[in-house]
Amino acid sequence: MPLPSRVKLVDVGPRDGLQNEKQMVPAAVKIELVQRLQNAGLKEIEVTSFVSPKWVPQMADNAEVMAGIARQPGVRYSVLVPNQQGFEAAQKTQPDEIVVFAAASEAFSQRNINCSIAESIERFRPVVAAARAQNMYVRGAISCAVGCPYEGEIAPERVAQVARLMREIGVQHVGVADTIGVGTPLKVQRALEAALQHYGLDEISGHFHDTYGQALANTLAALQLGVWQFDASVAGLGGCPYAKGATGNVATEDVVYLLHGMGIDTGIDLELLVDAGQFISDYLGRKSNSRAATALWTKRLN
Ligand SMILES: CC(C)(COP(=O)([O-])OP(=O)([O-])OC[C@H]1O[C@@H](n2cnc3c(N)ncnc32)[C@H](O)[C@@H]1OP(=O)([O-])[O-])[C@@H](O)C(=O)NCCC(=O)NCCSC(=O)C[C@@](C)(O)CC(=O)[O-]
Repeated sequence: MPLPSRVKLVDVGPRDGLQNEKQMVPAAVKIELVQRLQNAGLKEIEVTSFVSPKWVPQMADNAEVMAGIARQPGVRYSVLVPNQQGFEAAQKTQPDEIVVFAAASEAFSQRNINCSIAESIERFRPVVAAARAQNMYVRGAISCAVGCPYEGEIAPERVAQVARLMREIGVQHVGVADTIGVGTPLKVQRALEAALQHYGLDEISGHFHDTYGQALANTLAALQLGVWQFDASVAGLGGCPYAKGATGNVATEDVVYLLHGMGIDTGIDLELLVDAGQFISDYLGRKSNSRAATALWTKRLN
C-alpha cells in the first residue's frame, strides 16, 4: 500500500495532555494553547472533556474553556463525553465533534469509567443518537487496544468486538488507542486491522502513547496500512489518570517532523507548533517531551 500523501493530525494536548496535570492549569492558559495550535495550522483540536470533576479535576473548567476559545473557520473542536450528563453539558458549548471512549479491556473500563464495556456501549447509545441528530460528528476511542495496565496483552479480536459495537450504535470513526504505549509496529498493525474489519480507512485513526519510545515506529506502521489520521499531543504532554505509569501521547512536533521528512503534507507550520509546545512547557515549568521540538528550539538559540 503506498503511503498516504497527506495526514490529518488531531492535537489532543489541551485534553489528553493536560488532564493528568497535578497543578491546576488555568482556563486562560488552555485557551491560549488552543489559539497557538490553530495558529500553527492544526485543523482539529481536542479541547476538553465533560467528565466528572471528581474523577478528573483538571477538566472541571470545560465550559469556560469552550466559551473562551476563538473559533476559526475550518477548525474542528472536539470534546470527550462519557455519558448523557456529560453530553448535556457539552452540547451547550457547541463542539463540532464528541468523542465517546470505551476500552478493549474490562478492567480498564471499570477503572476509567466505572462500568463494564457492555454498559459503556449502552450509555453511549443515546449520546451518539443525540449528537448525530444535532449534526455533531461522533468519534469513538478504543483504549488499551494493544495492552492494558491491569490485564496485560489484549488480543486483536477484542478490539474488533468493541469496534463492531461502536459501529452498531452509530459511532462514525474509531481511534485505536495504545493507552500505555506498550505497542510495537506489528501488534499495532494487528489492532488497526481488527478495527478495520468494521471501519474504513477514512474512519479510523491511531492514538499512540510513547511510554516505550515506540510511537513514531507505530505511526509509520499505521501509515503503511493506509491509516492517515492520528492523534498527537503538543510537547508530548499527557497520560491517562487511570493508566498509572503511562506517559504522554506521541509529540505532535515529532510526528510532523517525521511526516514532513517523508514528504507527507500536514498543513502544519512546525516552527509555530514548536512555539506552542514551548509556551505550555514553560507554563508547566518543564522541558518538552518532543525530541524534534527540543532540537529545533536549541538550534534557534544557537
Ligand atoms: C463516567 C463517570 C462519570 C462515571 O462515574 P460514576 O461515579 O460511576 O458516575 P455516576 O453516574 O454514578 O455519578 C456520580 C457523580 O458524578 C457526577 N457525574 C456523572 N457524570 C458526570 C459528567 N459527565 N460530568 C460531571 N459530573 C458527572 C454525578 O452528577 C454524580 O455527582 P454527585 O451526585 O455525586 O455529586 C466517571 O467514571 C468519569 O468521569 N470518568 C472519566 C475518566 C476520564 O476522564 N478518564 C480520562 C479520559 S479517557 C482517556 O484519556 C483515554 C483516551 C480517550 O485518551 C484514549 C487512550 O489513550 O486510551
